[in-house]
Amino acid sequence: MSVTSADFAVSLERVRKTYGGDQPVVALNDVDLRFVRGTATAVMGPSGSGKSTLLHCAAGLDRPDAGAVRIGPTDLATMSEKRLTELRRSRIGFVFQAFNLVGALNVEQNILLPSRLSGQRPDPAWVAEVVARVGLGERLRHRPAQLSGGQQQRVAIARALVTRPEVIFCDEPTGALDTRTAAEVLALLRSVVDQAGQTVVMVTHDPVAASYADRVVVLADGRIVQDMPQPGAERIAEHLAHLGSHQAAPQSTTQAATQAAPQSTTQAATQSENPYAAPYARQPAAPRAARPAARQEG
Ligand SMILES: Nc1ncnc2c1ncn2[C@@H]1O[C@H](COP(=O)(O)OP(=O)(O)OP(=O)(O)O)[C@@H](O)[C@H]1O
Repeated sequence: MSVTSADFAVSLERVRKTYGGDQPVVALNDVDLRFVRGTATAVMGPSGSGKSTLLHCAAGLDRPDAGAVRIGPTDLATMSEKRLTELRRSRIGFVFQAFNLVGALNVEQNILLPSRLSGQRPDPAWVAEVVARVGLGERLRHRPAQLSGGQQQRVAIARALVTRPEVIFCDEPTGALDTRTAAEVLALLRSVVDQAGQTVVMVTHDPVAASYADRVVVLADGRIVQDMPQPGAERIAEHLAHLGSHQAAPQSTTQAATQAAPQSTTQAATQSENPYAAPYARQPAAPRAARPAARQEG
């Protein structure tokens, strides 16, 4: 069966983004990329290859210098900032490494925040289903600081789901989690795709996290250099290693497993003080302390 433009949740056509200054950097170099509805795609590549810029342009957080970005059929270039903000709130979900929960609000209030911001009254049955799906029914009155990192990320995923967005963009969603918790969060994102038919686009440095996706796209110097259907963690790691000894080599999962301990809940809670409005502005690069170790393939 052939794929038509109606099957694309997000499309980038010849997208170019240059950061100015005396020595301009071409962060995205005429990138063509389409994300099919109901699939998960991992975006990988060395540090500085353009992953975050791609995510920000695709999600309407940043405007490209040239080319077109569409969410479904909607061309983002034609939209005013106000309409773009509305689109982000109603049609896009965000999940970030640092969770970006509002510390002063409890779990339920955090989950309902995007709907409140966009003036919608979410269907209570759907909210209950989302809460059950992420397994937070017992925690609705807790504040983020009273939750573990994995629980906080599940709140962020529930918050992203509640408006039934067309696409969920994730930036290193497991970067602050230990291996086991990361696996749970990835399984949850997988179920969001398999059971709810959502589209997930996830930037990650971790081949194991990427192996949960249906497709892995690799960037280098602002261009797509690999586009692989379901490659598996080992093949992903091989491709990344090949990307060039002259570039900062990505961590192997084995290295990662023996490195920095996962962030404590306290650290995570401190990060979570960011208002949910934060995703609407470009974020500074967050620390990438811990990566999940290799999942047993079988
Ligand atoms: N606001 C900015 N001003 C100037 N240059 C920028 C800006 N943001 C990104 N860049 C540059 O654009 C290029 C791509 O950056 P980007 O953050 O998209 O890479 P990345 O692959 O996400 O990197 P990392 O994995 O380290 O987060 C880099 O060379 C970076 O230095």
